[in-house]
Amino acid sequence: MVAPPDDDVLWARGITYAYSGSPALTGVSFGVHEGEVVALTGPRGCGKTTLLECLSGRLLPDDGEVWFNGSPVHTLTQLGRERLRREHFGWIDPAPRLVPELTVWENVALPMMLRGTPRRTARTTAREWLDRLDVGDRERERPAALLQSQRQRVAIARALAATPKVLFADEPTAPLHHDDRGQVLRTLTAAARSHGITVLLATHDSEVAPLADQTVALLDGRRVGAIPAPDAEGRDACSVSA
Ligand SMILES: Nc1ncnc2c1ncn2[C@@H]1O[C@H](COP(=O)(O)OP(=O)(O)OP(=O)(O)O)[C@@H](O)[C@H]1O
Repeated sequence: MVAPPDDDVLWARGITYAYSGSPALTGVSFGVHEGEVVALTGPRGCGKTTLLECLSGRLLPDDGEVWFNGSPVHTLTQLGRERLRREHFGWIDPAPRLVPELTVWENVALPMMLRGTPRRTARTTAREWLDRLDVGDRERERPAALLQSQRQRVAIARALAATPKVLFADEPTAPLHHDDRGQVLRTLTAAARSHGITVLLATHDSEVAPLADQTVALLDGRRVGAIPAPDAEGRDACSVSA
């Protein structure tokens, strides 16, 4: 095992994964600096979700290495990977998964309270994030009373409010109307930047590339190159090694 570069918060080397013998990823490598926004792009079925799952410890790669903050993830036990996800990682699904019995603000506050944040503080933080995602006025309602697009905004608020070290977002704007997507993506990436949250964002959305520090493109489970975004606001390009 070769240790990753010191300044990479997340580092993947030669990630290979197959579902029942059918290859989904083959030898994918890249590194991500702390606080960067990385867009994972490619056509349907190219392996974006599988890559996010391998990087976040949800799946164990068949081959290759994943490192987080200089420590190997791929050698952790299932319990160790669950703890890592709970304490340091966030996840946004293409469709919102909220707890139906809880109100909107309770859904957002829950991960914070599970980590020991007092209820009152968690509620205040939840409200702030719901306001940022333009669903603050629905905070006392239950998810069933909201539109699917509003529920997705709540799910995004929940992921950001917990200020994870790394946020994995799988098609986070999928349930939104086209007109809303750009605004939610800008809110998500700006909020992540202001809180130093590293974001890996799988998407078909062409609006993501200009908001990302780096685009990593996949085709049939392999990397086909990365398109560095124009350096904006003094940001450095993401380090990527094939
Ligand atoms: N649970 C599974 N069982 C079997 N094959 C799977 C499973 N999940 C994904 N695959 C296959 O693995 C390949 C990569 O799928 P993956 O979902 O990672 O791609 P994707 O780029 O995220 O696609 P999409 O844009 O449609 O979400 C595809 O061929 C897919 O059919």
